[in-house]
Parts: sequence; C-alpha cells; structure tokens
Amino acid sequence: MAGSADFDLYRPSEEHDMLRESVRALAEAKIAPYAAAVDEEARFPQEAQDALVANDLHAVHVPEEYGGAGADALATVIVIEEVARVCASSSLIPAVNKLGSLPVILSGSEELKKKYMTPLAKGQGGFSYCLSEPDAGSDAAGMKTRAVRDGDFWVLNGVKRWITNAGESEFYTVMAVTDPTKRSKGISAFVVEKSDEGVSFGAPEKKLGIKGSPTREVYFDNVRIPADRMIGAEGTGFATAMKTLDHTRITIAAQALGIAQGALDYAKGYVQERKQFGKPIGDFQGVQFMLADMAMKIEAARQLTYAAAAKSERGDADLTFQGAAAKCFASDVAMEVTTDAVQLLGGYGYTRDYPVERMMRDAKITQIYEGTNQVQRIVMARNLP
Ligand SMILES: CCCCCCCC(=O)SCCNC(=O)CCNC(=O)[C@H](O)C(C)(C)COP(=O)(O)OP(=O)(O)OC[C@H]1O[C@@H](n2cnc3c(N)ncnc32)[C@H](O)[C@@H]1OP(=O)(O)O
Repeated sequence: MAGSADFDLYRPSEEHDMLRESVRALAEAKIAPYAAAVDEEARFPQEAQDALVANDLHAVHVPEEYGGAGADALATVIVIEEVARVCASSSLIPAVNKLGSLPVILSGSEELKKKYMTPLAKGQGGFSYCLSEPDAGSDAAGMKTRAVRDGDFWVLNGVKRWITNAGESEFYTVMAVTDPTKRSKGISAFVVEKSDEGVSFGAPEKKLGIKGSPTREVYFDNVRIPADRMIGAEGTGFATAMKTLDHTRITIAAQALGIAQGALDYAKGYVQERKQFGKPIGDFQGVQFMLADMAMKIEAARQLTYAAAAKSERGDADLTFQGAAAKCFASDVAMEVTTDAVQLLGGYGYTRDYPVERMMRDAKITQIYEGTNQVQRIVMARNLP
C-alpha cells in the first residue's frame, strides 16, 4: 500500500497508479455487475462488502500498527473514487468506515484504538458516524442527545438521524452533550456498539439515490457504556467531529469524482455507438464540446481533491479550507457532469436501462452530506487562505 511520503502536492506516485489499476479491475469485475440491482432493490451491496473485505480495501486508512493497510489519504481517495465510478452506494463502505473511525484515530486513547481499529481492519465490524439529529443538521452544535455520568459509566439518551450504514455497522462514534451550559464545548464523543443494550434503529429512509447504502435513525435509550469509551477529553467532542470532517470531506470529493468519471466514461462510449443523421453523434461538434467541458471540470475537481488529500496526509494548516473547497467543487462538478451525461443519452439516458440516471441521482447527495455546499462556504469563508 502506498506510503505517506510518496506523493507530492499534485502527482500520484507509481504505487498510487498501481493501486488505481487493481481497484478498477476489482470494481468492474465484482461490484459493477450488481450496481443496478442494488439501486433498484435498495439493498445493501453485500457483494461489494465481501469483495472489498477479501481484498483489504474496506478500510484502507487504518494504520498498520492496528493490522490495517496503512494507506495514506490519497490512496484512500483513489479506492473510494474507483468504487464510486461503478457504484456510489458501494463506495460508502470505505468512506463511512473512515468517517466513523477517524475520531478514534485522531483523538482516542491507545486502548480505544487497539480495541476498535483491529476488528475494523479485519473486516469484522464497520464504523458509522453519529453527529446529525432531527433538529440539528447544519447547526451540529445544537444537538440534544445527552450523555450523563454515572460512576464509571456514561448513560446516553437521544436520537441521531441520517446515519449512513446504520444497522450494518458494529461500531458508532456518537457525539453527545455532556454539559448543556456550554454549547460546542459541552459536547463529548463516545464509541457505542451495536450490541449495547438500548441501541436500536429506525426504518431505512426512502432516498433519491445511494439506495444501496442504508440511512437510518439510531436511538439511544438509557445506553450505559464504560467511561473509557469516551474519545479524548470531556468537552472535546465537537472539535474532534469538525477535525474529522476536515479530512473526510475529501472522501466525499473522491466519491463525487468517481461518479462523474463513471458518467463521462459511459457517455463517451455511447456517442460513438449512437447514430443520428447518418453518423455517430460524437462526430457533431456540439456533442464534442459537451464532452470536453465534462472532462475539463472533472480534471479540475481531481487536482483540487488530490491536493487536499496531500494536505490531509501532511496535516497542513489550510486543510479546513481545502477539504471544504474540494468537497464543494467536486460535488457540483458531479451534478453538472452526470446531468450532461443524461442529456447526451437523450431519452435513453432518462431510463433505468442505462446507468447515467442512477449516477445523476447518486451525485445529488454529495452536494448535501458531510455539510451542505452552503455550509462548506461558511467553512471556507471562516478559513480563507
Ligand atoms: C462517508 C460517507 C458517509 C456520509 C455520511 C454523511 C453524514 C453526514 O453528513 S455527517 C454530518 C454532516 N454535518 C456537518 O457537516 C455539520 C455542518 N456544520 C458544521 O460544520 C458546523 O456546525 C459549522 C461549520 C456550521 C460551524 O458551527 P458553529 O456552531 O458556528 O461552530 P464554531 O463556532 O465554528 O466552532 C465551535 C468550536 O469548534 C471548534 N472547531 C470548529 N471547526 C473546527 C475544525 N475544523 N477543527 C478544529 N476545531 C474546530 C472551534 O475551535 C470552535 O471553538 P472556539 O469557539 O474555541 O473557536
């Protein structure tokens, strides 16, 4: 797996290129064949989960000392990008495993890291991230889920909403209020296990896209967990949640990039096959210009995303700006490019007989989750370079 110092700001190393080739081959052979059915039936992509685990690609970011592949941020981006190119729902597996576990990696005790990163690396349990609530989305610090100390335990009560892979994951990073007088400084982070008494899940949301990735509410009803499940010090949970997003918004950019590339690749092939007025529609300059614009936007998004991944790896001071910028830009590109791909396929593009309408529906969420693109602008404006 690629090492952390192997890439400069913009250029993936030879190892990164090899990783891309192998993930692309795996994704095309083992994930792409199920993408349409996973979407149509709104079912978890078990085939993708199995293929990713078998090839050690389900959580590549886990450091080697905990049995992981120790992939750097760019390698993680490449894995997510290549899986998203064929199936966005499946790309949420490596993405959410990073999102859910990064709070532990960034701020957790050595004991917590050993306890939870090891099974994650082995594919014995995924990790979900519980920040949002029914009434606390963009205003994450307005959360109400409460954790109250009781001797050597914390007792959690509340509801988290929009939790990706809820019910599938074994482990949950949960942000909860430990001091209601302090807003963001009164929030702490915890690891909760699916098997903890009092944890339950709502019905899967019926969504426009990423239908293969279950999104459910998570309920905490007097969930009593040992005090050493707190991630970092009391009151640092919100900062940990935000620091995590600085790194993982780049994985959403990767996902957007993959979806856009998948749509461009499909449209490129289609315009050579489809004949109108006696020749392939790709011979018309109007169509060529659309493809050129799509490729140009994707390339710009890729450069921004890879540069952000390099900053994530190095922990550069301007990561907050760059992560938000990459997520915002790449997700807008994904929406534009997938919409243009549908346009290029005309009436066929609008049907489920072709994959581009799925890609267009899947692209939409990348403008919304891990902070709407309006929130990204708040973040960028507060952290201008
Ligand atoms: C991977 C695929 C799965 C996808 C699943 C998707 C599920 C999700 O979408 S996850 C949830 C997404 N939610 C979000 O992104 C939340 C959006 N909201 C936000 O980011 C914030 O609430 C935001 C930016 C609006 C700021 O909120 P606000 O309440 O004004 O807080 P703010 O005053 O900036 O910060 C509070 C404290 O946190 C700390 N903080 C804020 N940002 C950071 C940061 N980037 N790094 C470190 N600390 C930070 C600050 O130190 C600040 O403390 P201080 O007052 O001492 O400076």
